[in-house]
Amino acid sequence: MASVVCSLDGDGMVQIARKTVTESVGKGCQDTSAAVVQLGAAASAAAGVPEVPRLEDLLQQLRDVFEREKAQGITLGSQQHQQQPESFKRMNDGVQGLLRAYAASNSLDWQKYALFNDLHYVRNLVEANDDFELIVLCWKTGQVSRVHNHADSHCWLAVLGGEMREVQYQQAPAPPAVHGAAVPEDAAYVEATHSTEMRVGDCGYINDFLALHTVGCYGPEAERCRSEGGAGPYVPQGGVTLHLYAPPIKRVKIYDNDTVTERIPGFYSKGGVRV
Ligand SMILES: N[C@@H](CS(=O)O)C(=O)O
Ligand SMILES: [Fe+2]
Repeated sequence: MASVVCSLDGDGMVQIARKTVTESVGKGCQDTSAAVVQLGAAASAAAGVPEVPRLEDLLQQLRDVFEREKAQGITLGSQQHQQQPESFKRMNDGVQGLLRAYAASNSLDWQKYALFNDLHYVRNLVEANDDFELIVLCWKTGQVSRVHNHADSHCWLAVLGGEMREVQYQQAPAPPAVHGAAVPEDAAYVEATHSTEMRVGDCGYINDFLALHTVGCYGPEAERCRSEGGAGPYVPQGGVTLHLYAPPIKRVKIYDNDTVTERIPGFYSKGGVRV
């Protein structure tokens, strides 16, 4: 992305110089990160914030969150009335705290799972069990998911690298032009309700009762802001997000061109190995 960013300068020499600075700033951040993490860990422990220095720690602590709820005989699920509100609050606080802490830990062990594709964003499975699946999604700049639901699963997402945007949608009535005409059986209309810019360490939650959404990594502008002082590891290719779905998603609805279709989501890699 550095060359796209720097083409705004209109000067080849400046482009090369800026690229070098960008890369060395990114590297410098990583060189000092161990000290930052140590200081951060001491402060976090004192403040009661979980310490999640490695992906393996994240997985273990996530499993613990789910086990604690199940041990109380609680049914987990995102549909209204499916899970007691107090249980959801505990789980949501726990999961968001862990995802934020991991994303802020400067750990780069997720990079093993960060496979990209030129044509579309890809889903890289870290772990799936009966309760949840943890997936690293990789987005080249310009790649955006279509409007979709989450199949009655809880969906948490945290940004590990780059800058992302989530746009939420609600189902909408048929537009006036369609009134009077026969509406196709698979017709579905949506309208955007709000948009959130997400940076490294930000974490969000969505389920079908709340909204539909798209997520995307947009344009060079986001990368320019990041490379000029934004936080997080340098992700020259776009963005990386970490998603937790509970239970694992089997089938989603895609809302595209005023129609809805169902799709079984697949994986581009599992355990860091291309499938
Ligand atoms: N839910 C999407 C990614 S995102 O756009 O939230 C997926 O799992 O493919
Ligand atoms: Fe999604």
